[in-house]
Amino acid sequence: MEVDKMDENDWKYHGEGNKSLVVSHLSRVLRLLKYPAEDSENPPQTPEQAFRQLQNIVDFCSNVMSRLLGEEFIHSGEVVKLPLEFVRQLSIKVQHHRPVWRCDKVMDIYSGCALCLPNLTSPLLHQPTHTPPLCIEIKPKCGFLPSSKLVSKEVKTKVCRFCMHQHYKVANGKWKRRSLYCPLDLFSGNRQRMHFAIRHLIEEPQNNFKIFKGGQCIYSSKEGSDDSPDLNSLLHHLRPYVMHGNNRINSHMTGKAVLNDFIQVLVNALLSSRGGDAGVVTDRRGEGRSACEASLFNKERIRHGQHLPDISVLSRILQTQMLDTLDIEGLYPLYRRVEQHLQEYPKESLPGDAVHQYCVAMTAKDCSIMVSLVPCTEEEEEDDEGPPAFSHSVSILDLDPKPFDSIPRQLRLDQKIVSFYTKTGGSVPKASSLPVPGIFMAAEREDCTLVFHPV
Ligand SMILES: O=P(O)(O)O[C@@H]1[C@@H](OP(=O)(O)O)[C@H](OP(=O)(O)O)[C@H](O)[C@H](OP(=O)(O)O)[C@H]1OP(=O)(O)O
Ligand SMILES: Nc1ncnc2c1ncn2[C@@H]1O[C@H](COP(=O)(O)OP(=O)(O)OP(=O)(O)O)[C@@H](O)[C@H]1O
Repeated sequence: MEVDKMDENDWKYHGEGNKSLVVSHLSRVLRLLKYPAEDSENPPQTPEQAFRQLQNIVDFCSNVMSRLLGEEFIHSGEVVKLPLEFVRQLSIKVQHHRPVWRCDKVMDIYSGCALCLPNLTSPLLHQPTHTPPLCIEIKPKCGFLPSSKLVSKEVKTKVCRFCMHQHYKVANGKWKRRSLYCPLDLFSGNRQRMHFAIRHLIEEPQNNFKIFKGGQCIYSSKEGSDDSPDLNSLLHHLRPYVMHGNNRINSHMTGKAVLNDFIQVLVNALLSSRGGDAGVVTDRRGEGRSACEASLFNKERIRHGQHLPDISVLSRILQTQMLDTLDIEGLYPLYRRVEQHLQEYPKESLPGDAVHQYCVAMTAKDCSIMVSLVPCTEEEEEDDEGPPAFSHSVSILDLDPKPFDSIPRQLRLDQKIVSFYTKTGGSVPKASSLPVPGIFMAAEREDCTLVFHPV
C-alpha cells in the first residue's frame, strides 16, 4: 500500500464496533480508532500515543493471543501512517454510512495512524471462482459457566452471562428483541446444539452474526429497525451456493433445506482443525456445567453430548476464555490490591498474573470468528448426495488487549445483569419481545431433529 498515494474514493465503509471503524479497499482493510464524540475537538491522546496504542494491539495479538489461539487463525496486521488530509476526507465520506447508535463516537482524524489488515471478506483473498466466497462473522461471547467458589450468586453457575445479559439489553433498549442464541450450545461440540445455536443467530443476529458475500455485508441486524432481518433475501443469496451440486441443479429445495445445508457447512468449518484430524478432548467445563438452563435446546438430548475437537477454532477460544478461573467477583479484590500497590510504587511494572490472565480471557470473550466458504468446483466435488462442498478458512478478529481499568466497570455490569435477571425471575419474555415466528419456527413443525420448548 503506497500511503502517499491514498485516495479516499478508493475506500468504502465496511463496519465498526465500539472502539474502531473499518474501511475496505480490495484485499485490505484499515481499522481506525474512535473517540467519544465530546472529545472530537480535543483528541484524548497525541499522535504518538495513538501510534503506541495501535502497536500494542499488534504486539499483543502476535505475542500473546496468537500463541494461545494458534497463529494459523490470527492476522496481527501492521500500523500505518496515513496523510491527515486523506483521513479527514475519509471520515466525511463514511459518516452517512455509519449506524446512528455508533455515532456517540467519532473516527480519529488527528493521529493519522491506522491498523492495516487483510480484508477477510474479500474475494481477492481467495482463489478465483465463479461464485464469490461467503464469509460468516460470529461474535460467540463467553462459552462456559463459572465454577469459581468466589461466585456469590448461584444463578451465575446455571444461566450463562450472554443469556442473562439479553434480558438486560432488551430492557434497556439496546436491542428490540431478545436473542435466543446461547453460546454454550455453540461451544458444545455437539452438532445438533451447534445447529440450534446458529439458527438463533440467524433469527436475531444483533452484533453476533453477519454474512458477507464477495466483500459486501448481505445479512445483519438492521440498526433501529423493529423488523427482523430479511430471511427471504438471505435464502435468495444462499440458494445458488447450496444448489450447485449436480443432483440438485434441477430439483427444488425448500427454504428450510437451504438453511439446513448452509448451517451444516458452517458447523463443519467451525469443528474442523487445521493440519490434521481432529482429536476429541475431555470437555474441560466438567459434567453439569456445559449447559445453560436458559437455553431452549432440549435438555434430554444434551446427555448424548460430543466434545469440541481440541484444535478447532472454538476449542482454542474457549480454552483461552477459561483462563478466567476466578470470575470477576474473585478477581476484583486482587485487582484492588494491585491498584493500591501501584499507587504506593508508581514506578514499578504491574504485578498480578491473575489480573493479566483475566484480561486475556476478556479479549477471548469479546473476539469474533470469520469463516470464509469458497464453493468447490464441480470437478472438486466428490459427493453429489451430501451437503454442498466448500473449502473454508477460519480467522479470529478483534483481539485487542482489554485495559486493566475496565475491571471495575466489568464488576458493576456483572452485578447489574445478575440483579436484573434475578429480579425479573429470568421470566420468559412477553410474546412481543420474542423473535417473530419466522421460517425456523414454521420449519420446526416438520423437523424431527431439533426440538423447541413451548414458549
Ligand atoms: O461487556 P460486554 O460483554 O457487554 O462486552 C462489550 C461488547 O458488548 P456486547 O455485549 O458484545 O454487545 C461491546 O460491543 P458492542 O459495542 O455492544 O458492539 C464491546 O465489544 C466492548 O468491548 P470494548 O469496550 O469496545 O473493548 C465489550 O466490553 P468488554 O466487556 O469486552 O470490555
Ligand atoms: N480484517 C478484517 N477483514 C474484514 N472485516 C473486518 C476486519 N476487521 C474488522 N472487520 C469488520 O469490521 C467490524 C468492526 O471491527 P472490530 O470488531 O475489530 O471493531 P471493534 O470496535 O474493535 O469491536 P468491539 O465493539 O468488539 O470493540 C467487524 O465486526 C468486521 O465486520
